[in-house]
Amino acid sequence: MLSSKHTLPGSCCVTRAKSASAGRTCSLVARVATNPAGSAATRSLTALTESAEASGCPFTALKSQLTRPKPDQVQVDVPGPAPFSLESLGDVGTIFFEGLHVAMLKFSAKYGPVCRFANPASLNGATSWVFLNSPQNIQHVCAANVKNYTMRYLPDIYKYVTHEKGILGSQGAYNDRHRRLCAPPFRNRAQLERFADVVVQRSARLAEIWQQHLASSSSSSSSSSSFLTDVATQTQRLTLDVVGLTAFSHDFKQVQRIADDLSGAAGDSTQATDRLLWAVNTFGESLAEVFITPMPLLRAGHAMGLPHLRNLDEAVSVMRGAMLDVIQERRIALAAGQPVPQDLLGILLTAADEAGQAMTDEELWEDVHDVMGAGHETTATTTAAALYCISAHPAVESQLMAELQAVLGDRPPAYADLEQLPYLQACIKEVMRLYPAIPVFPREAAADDVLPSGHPVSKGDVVFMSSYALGRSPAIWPSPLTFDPSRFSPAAEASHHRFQFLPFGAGARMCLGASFAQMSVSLMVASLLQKFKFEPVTPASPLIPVSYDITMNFNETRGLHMRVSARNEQQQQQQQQHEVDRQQQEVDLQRELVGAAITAAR
Ligand code: HEM
Repeated sequence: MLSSKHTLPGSCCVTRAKSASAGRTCSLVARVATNPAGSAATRSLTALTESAEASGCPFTALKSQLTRPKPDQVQVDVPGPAPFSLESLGDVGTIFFEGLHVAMLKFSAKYGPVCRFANPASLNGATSWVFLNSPQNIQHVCAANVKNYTMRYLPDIYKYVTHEKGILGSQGAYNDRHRRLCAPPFRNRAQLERFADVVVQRSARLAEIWQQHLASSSSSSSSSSSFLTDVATQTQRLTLDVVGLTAFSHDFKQVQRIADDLSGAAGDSTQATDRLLWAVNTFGESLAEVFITPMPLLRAGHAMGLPHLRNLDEAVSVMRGAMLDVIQERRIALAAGQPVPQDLLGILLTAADEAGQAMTDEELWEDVHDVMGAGHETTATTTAAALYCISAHPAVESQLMAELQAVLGDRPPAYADLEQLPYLQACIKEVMRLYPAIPVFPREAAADDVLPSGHPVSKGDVVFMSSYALGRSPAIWPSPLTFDPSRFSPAAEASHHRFQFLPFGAGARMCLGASFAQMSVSLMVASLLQKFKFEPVTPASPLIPVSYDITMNFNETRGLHMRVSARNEQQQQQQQQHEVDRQQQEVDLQRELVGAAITAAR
């Protein structure tokens, strides 16, 4: 079976150039542009969405249309290895063994910001693969000529798993309609404020469990009260609960299980700790193993009961069972005329198509699964990576803690606080620059085209863009591997190209939950840092060795292990230590003075 840790999954987007939303996007962009010092919230929570939504802005589109080369104007040969050459074998090996995201970074160093690989076998339908790593060309694909690139490249595995339904696995009008149905709850300010409360409350529950664990471990041992844990598993449980509660008003009760994780009754993120967590993790891992396997082989593998496909089928059936129960409960409540929440599930259940036909359970399940799948793991790994990076850089941590203390004091954060927390937003963006949860977003070219660099793209080419390669490119970021949130200070950001930082993708299939995700990660990180101190243990390097199945994971280090202690207690301990050190220095000084006096007297 053909695996690829590389290949992108899904990507999404909400930005068709519908005139109404285009106008809104434009006015928002204009507001930020004319008010660079303006609301940090406006900048932080909407800037990414806006930049990628530039496809919806008629002025941006017009400008780019006017300035881009016409097909008959410029034609530059696209660099890349010759088909069947030793070089192409080596390059394809890099993709398979190191992942497409790493390969794209290497290709941009080797061939420049555009390169093409012929796909003589037309594997999974693509005529050639074109790799882009320049903001200007990406702007062309995701904004100026977005109409030519509305289709996500979807290998056959999507047909196998989703039957071309859902948001991630569908194309064209079906995708358009389901994006329009699913996006609003994650973008509307009033909804986001409500969701923020859920994020903060569930984070507080997690904090309570950790505090209880600290209290019980300090009473049972004389050693200092801290514990070692895989923070990534805990944030995954937290975000599963958050997505369940916000999108479906359903409590998966994952945070409750953290007490088991801590007492050793459950394992780490790489083990089957319980069915739902097992299913969501196995789904991503198994899907990646067969990601570019063509349909005939998938069917044969299924018939032969190949382990990856068996696991994949089982994971789907566990998740499907859990969600169909939730859907069924809601249908019964609706039929009985009971009051039901107006959440995503409510919107989907009452939606009807042009013929007045409601969605089938199958259609509902696919949408719900995509939101749950695309929404929880990405947010969880980003949160865990943020806690790790901030804690591994004491100067960053001090500056952030000072900001949190100044704005929040000891109270929990809320949605409205985010605009007062620019350094927190900068830290989260810096984490996503180095560790984008989804590293690659591909599109299929509907017609021949020419990029701003003069390189041609042919109909049927698959154009790959990578937030990972962009984020680590030395041509774009000085010292790209250094964690430095000041890159995202409002002043520094003003000089960025709008398409150089794209953790949520861009264009026609951009992430549906970008604002929701940024808000959730920020609030979870702030809530946990206020109460706890994290000391990174594994890995022991400032750079996290991440890998990707469908989204980012920490399998190489079997999770992100950190020592957690209560921040107040930690602060007290540090203050006590400072006091001891100060007293010791005084004693040493006295001794020195007495010694000097004795010497002088002699
Ligand atoms: C830190 C968190 C997240 C990151 C980094 C992230 C990133 C991405 C990226 C890169 C894509 C592909 C974009 C493209 O092709 O241009 C995507 C697609 C998608 N995301 Fe997110 N995402 C996150 C959280 C969420 C959340 C919270 C939700 C839902 C509430 C969500 C829902 C989706 C959906 C449904 C798609 C597929 C859209 C389509 O194919 O049309 N994501 N995401």
